[in-house]
Amino acid sequence: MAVYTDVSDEDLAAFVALYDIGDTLALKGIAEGVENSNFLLHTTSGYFILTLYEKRVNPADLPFFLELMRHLAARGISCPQPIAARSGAMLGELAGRPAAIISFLDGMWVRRPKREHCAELGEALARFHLAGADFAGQRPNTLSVDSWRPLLGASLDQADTVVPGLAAELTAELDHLESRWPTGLPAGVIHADLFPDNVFFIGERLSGLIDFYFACNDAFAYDVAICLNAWCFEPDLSFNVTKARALLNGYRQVRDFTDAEFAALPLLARGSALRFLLTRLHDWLRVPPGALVTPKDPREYLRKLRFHQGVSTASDYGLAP
Ligand SMILES: Nc1ncnc2c1ncn2[C@@H]1O[C@H](COP(=O)(O)OP(=O)(O)OP(=O)(O)O)[C@@H](O)[C@H]1O
Ligand SMILES: N[C@@H](CCO)C(=O)O
Repeated sequence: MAVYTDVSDEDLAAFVALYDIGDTLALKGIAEGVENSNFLLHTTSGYFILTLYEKRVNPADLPFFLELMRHLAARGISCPQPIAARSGAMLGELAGRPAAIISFLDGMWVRRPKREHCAELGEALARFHLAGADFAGQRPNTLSVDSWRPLLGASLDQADTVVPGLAAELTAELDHLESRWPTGLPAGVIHADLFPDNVFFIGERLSGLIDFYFACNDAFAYDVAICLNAWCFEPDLSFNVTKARALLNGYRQVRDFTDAEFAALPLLARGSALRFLLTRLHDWLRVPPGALVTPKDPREYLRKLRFHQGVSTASDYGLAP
């Protein structure tokens, strides 16, 4: 359960009083997520999500994320909306953290995505990429290839306690990726964390996207690679080609996927696997005392990384250009 910061009743009442959302009836910590503290806020006006932004969020980036949510909704992408306080501010401070109230999005995330979900996801991802085209905000991907060596460095001396030989294996992988990382691919605003728990469905229909707190400017195909990793592996960590095809075909119904993007997919999938492996490893080794959080297992992403190391072209995934 991701609640790193507790909120006192007095502080909550003072915070909610800044908004036109009625009086608080209940506040419940949300039993999901690892990055920020999230609460379900029930007031006399309805349900909202209260988020306190934690360790990995740079407060200077928050206007980018919140403005992006507004921009996307204005272009027909279903996503939560920041609620402005009476002052007009979308951001405040609560319990010493930057904090925001956003609208509640109906739907559930799918624990075992099927081919149909992957197809819907591919379409929604492409729509998201197109909708971001005229977004004025800019934010570099602070978790791309340049950040991976320092991130690994912070866990290098303990990595072998998680998997023997991991420090050397990841150092070699990083050498490989740093010298080959593709540049010049079609780029724009990407979500960068579109895992199943950030995509809501009502039945088999996708009802909306959440959690834009890693969104940034980067290659669109990197976002596709993140989704291939997050959606197209089975619980036994075998790669499901049918789901991957459905995802890519769904995407291509909305936005062209160039030959260069197709050719770069295996490398981008390796990089994406390493990125999530490294953040998971970092957090696995540093669970804050007292935090209510279940850290995610870095070994899952080591298995995915090793799978991609055995792939040389996207056709080896069973995908066609
Ligand atoms: N706007 C919303 N409407 C409904 N539920 C929400 C909303 N935002 C968040 N949630 C719920 O809170 C959970 C955690 O939210 P979120 O994914 O934003 O947290 P996080 O800590 O950033 O997680 P992650 O580990 O995915 O980065 C979601 O899985 C969902 O159940
Ligand atoms: N989606 C990420 C956690 C949120 O950053 C992961 O599964 O590692």
